[in-house]
Amino acid sequence: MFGMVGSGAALMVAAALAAVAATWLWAALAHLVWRPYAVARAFARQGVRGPAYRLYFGNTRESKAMLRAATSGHTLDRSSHDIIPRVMPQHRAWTSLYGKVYLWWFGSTPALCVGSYDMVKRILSDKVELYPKPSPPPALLALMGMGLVFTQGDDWVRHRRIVSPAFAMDKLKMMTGAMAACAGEVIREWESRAAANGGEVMVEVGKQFAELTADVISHTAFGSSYRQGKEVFLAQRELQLIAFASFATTRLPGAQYAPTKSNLRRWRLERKVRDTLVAIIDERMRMAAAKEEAYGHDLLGLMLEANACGEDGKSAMSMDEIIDECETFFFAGHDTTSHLLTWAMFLLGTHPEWQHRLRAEVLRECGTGGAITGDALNKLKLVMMVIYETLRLYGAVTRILRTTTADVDLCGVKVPKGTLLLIPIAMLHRDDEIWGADAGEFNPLRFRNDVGRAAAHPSALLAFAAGPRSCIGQDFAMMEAQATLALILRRFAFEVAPEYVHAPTDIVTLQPLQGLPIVLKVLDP
Ligand code: HEM
Repeated sequence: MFGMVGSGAALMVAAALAAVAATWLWAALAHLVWRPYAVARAFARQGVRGPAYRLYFGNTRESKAMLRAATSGHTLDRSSHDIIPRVMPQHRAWTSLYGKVYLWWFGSTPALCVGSYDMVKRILSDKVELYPKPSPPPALLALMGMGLVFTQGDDWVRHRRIVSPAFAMDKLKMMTGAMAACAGEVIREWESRAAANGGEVMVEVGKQFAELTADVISHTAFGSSYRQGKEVFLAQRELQLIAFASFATTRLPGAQYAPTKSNLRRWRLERKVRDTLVAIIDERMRMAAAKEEAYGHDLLGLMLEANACGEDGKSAMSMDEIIDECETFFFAGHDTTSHLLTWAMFLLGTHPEWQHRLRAEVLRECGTGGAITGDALNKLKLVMMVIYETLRLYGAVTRILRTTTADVDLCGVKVPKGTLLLIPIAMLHRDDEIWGADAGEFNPLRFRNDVGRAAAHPSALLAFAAGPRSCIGQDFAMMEAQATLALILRRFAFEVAPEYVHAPTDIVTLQPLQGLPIVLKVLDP
C-alpha cells in the first residue's frame, strides 16, 4: 500500500519536473531561436545582407574583441562626458542595419537599437498601443509596483487620468515651500559642519541628495506621514540594489520564484513597503471620512481626491492600484531627481565660470536670504539652462524600451511585430548631427533660446522621454532641482574633491559609482 503511494508520489513529482523542464525548453527555444530567426528573416526580406544567424547572433569573434576593448577602460577623465563606452559597452560591437539602426542584445534578448531621431519621434508620438513597454523584470516591478511606469492599455489611460491632476502646475507651486524647507535643513547642517571646520567641509553629495529628495517626496507626497515615507525610501534603496544585481546575472525562467536568499530578502522588503503604504493610505481615508473634508493637498491627497471624484466603479483605482502608484512616484520621484542634482553639482564643480554666473543670477533674482518663491524660480534662466545641459549629458534614464505589436513602417524600415526596440537616450544626446560639433561638451548656452530650439530636432532632449507616455513628474523635478541649486549657490562656493573618480554607472538610473565628494566653502554673508 505505502509502496504504491510512494511510487504514485514519485510519478507525480517526475511529471511536474518534466512539465517544468518542457516549459523552460519551450521558452528557451522561442526566445533564443524562433524569435531571432523570425525577426532576422523579416529584415533579410528588406535586403539586409548576411545570413539570419549572422545578423541576429552577430557576436562574431571580431565584435567580441571590440566589446572587450570597449569595456576594458573603467574610469573616465573628469572632463570627458563620453559615458557611452561605460553604460552601453556593446555599442562598438553593434551591427548597423540602416544608418543609425543597430542590432543589439538586451541581456539575452535581441533588440533593435534605434539611434535615429526621426524614428524615435514616430515611436514616442504614435499610438501608445502600437509601441507598448515590454513586461518589466520582476525585480523592477518589486521596486516600483504596477504603477504608471509599467501599466498598459486602458489601465494606463485610467491611471494617468487620476494621477495627472496631482502634477498640475498650480498644485506643484504650492509644494515649492516644502521643497525649499527640506533643502534648507540640509544646508544648515552643512553650514554648521563647515563652521566647526574653518568654513570648509567635504560632503558626499550623492548620498545627501538621495536623502534630501526622499525627504522632499515624503513631505510632498505623504504630508504628515512623511516619517513612514522615509521607511519606504530605505526599503526601496535596498530593493534597487537587488534589482541591479538581478540584471547583471543571467537567470533561468522562473528563478524569481525560488526561495533563494536574495528572493527572500526581496519579498520581505516588498511586504515592508506595502504594509507601510497601506497604513499611510488607511489613515488618510479615515481622517477624510471623520472630518468629512478633502483628502489633503499633497500628492497622495490629490490622487485620492481625483479617484473619489471619478468613482463610477469602473474608472476608479483599487487600493492595490493606489499603493502601486505611491510606490511608483516615490521611487521615480526621488531617485532620478537626486542624480540630476548630483550631476549638476559635478558639472558646476568642474566649471567654476558657470558657477559664478549662476550665483550672480540667484543673488540678483532671489536675494541673499529668505524664502525662495515659485515666481523667483521662474526667473532663473541660467540655472534652467544648466539643468537642461545636465539632463542632456547625464540624464538619469539612459535608455527606454518599447515593443511593436504589429508590423510597422518606421521611416522606410519595416520592423516586424514583436520586435524589442531600444531607444538609447544617452547616445542620442551626443549625436553631433543634431546637437552640433560640440555635442560632447558642456555648453549650457545651447539652451538659451528654449529647450525646443537647442538642437536641429525640436524634441531632441529626451531626458523625460516625449509624447503621451513622457514623464509625469518633469515639472516637479525641475522645480525641486532649481530650488535646491539656488539655495546651495547662495550659501556656498564649491569644487569637486580630488578623491572623486569619474565612473558614471547605470544602476537602473545613471549615477557616479563611488559617489560625488564635493568641497563646500561658506560664502561671506
Ligand atoms: C530628473 C528627474 C526625472 C527624470 C530624468 C525622469 C525620466 C523619465 C522618463 C525617461 C520616463 C519615460 C520612461 C519610459 O518611457 O519608459 C519617465 C516616466 C515617468 N516618470 Fe519620470 N523622471 C524624472 C522625475 C520624475 C518625478 C519627480 C516623478 C514623480 C514624482 C516621475 C514620475 C514618472 C512617472 C509616473 C512616469 C511614467 C509616465 C507614464 O508612463 O505615463 N518622474 N520619467
